[in-house]
Amino acid sequence: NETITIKGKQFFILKIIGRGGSSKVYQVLDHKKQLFAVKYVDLEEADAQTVESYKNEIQHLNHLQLYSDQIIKLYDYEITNSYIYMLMECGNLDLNTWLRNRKTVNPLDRKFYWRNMLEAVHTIHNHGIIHSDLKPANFVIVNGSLKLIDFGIANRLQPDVTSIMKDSQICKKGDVWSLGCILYCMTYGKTPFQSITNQIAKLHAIIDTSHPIEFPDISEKDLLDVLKSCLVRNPRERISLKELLDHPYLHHSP
Ligand SMILES: CN1CCC(Oc2ccc(-c3[nH]nc4cccc(OCC5CCCCC5)c34)cc2)CC1
Repeated sequence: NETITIKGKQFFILKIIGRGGSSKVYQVLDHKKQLFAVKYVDLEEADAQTVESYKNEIQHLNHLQLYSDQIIKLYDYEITNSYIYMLMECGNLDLNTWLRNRKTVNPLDRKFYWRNMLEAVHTIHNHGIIHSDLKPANFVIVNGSLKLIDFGIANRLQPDVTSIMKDSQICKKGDVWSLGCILYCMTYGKTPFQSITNQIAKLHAIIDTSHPIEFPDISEKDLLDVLKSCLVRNPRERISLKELLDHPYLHHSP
């Protein structure tokens, strides 16, 4: 059976968890039979900007360990000119798979996972990181709570916006919209524009302020208010992450 050595420690590959362009994620065991996830990135074909983006992501992930339990644990990493190994905490299931496998979501699970997502994104925002590509696959269920597994920095397609120093308060609202879409999915079992199959028509609907998003009535009025406040098209009018953390939905029983 294949093994991986990181900083002189040997790990036994159990299975591959996922694969991307030049990256693979393995489920591994150490000599004490402790379970880990190892992310391997092949840097042979990577250009300097890509390598830099991975180093940037690792530095932030390493630093943010201290600030929140809702950020995946990074135990160690090894970077050479040809590869990166990241030794990380292993979850049971990513949120995307979890959502696909179930028709309805238990209101308590939904509220708990929402709290975890808000805390994780609040943590990266407080350190000047805007994910801008949040989706269920960025979260993993570890012992019943959600953890953010990446910050959307590595291999970002569009160049880093910090150089243009856009108004970060407005850009942070983009992550609030994404979180709102995830919560919408956990509430109604579909994303806000899923019923529009034509991609162009879907894009027009997303940006068209006169296209109303449907919010079928539900018993949890606080949840309905959170959804309507996140899915406001004008970022200036959209609720902030701070306000979401103080919202009655998180503090009042259903
Ligand atoms: C379809 N099947 C997949 C395996 C398993 O789900 C996961 C288990 C562990 C994990 C994970 N833990 N720590 C992780 C640390 C980094 C990355 C991680 O995943 C990356 C990528 C894997 C594919 C799905 C999106 C996330 C990590 C993640 C999915 C069961 C469902």
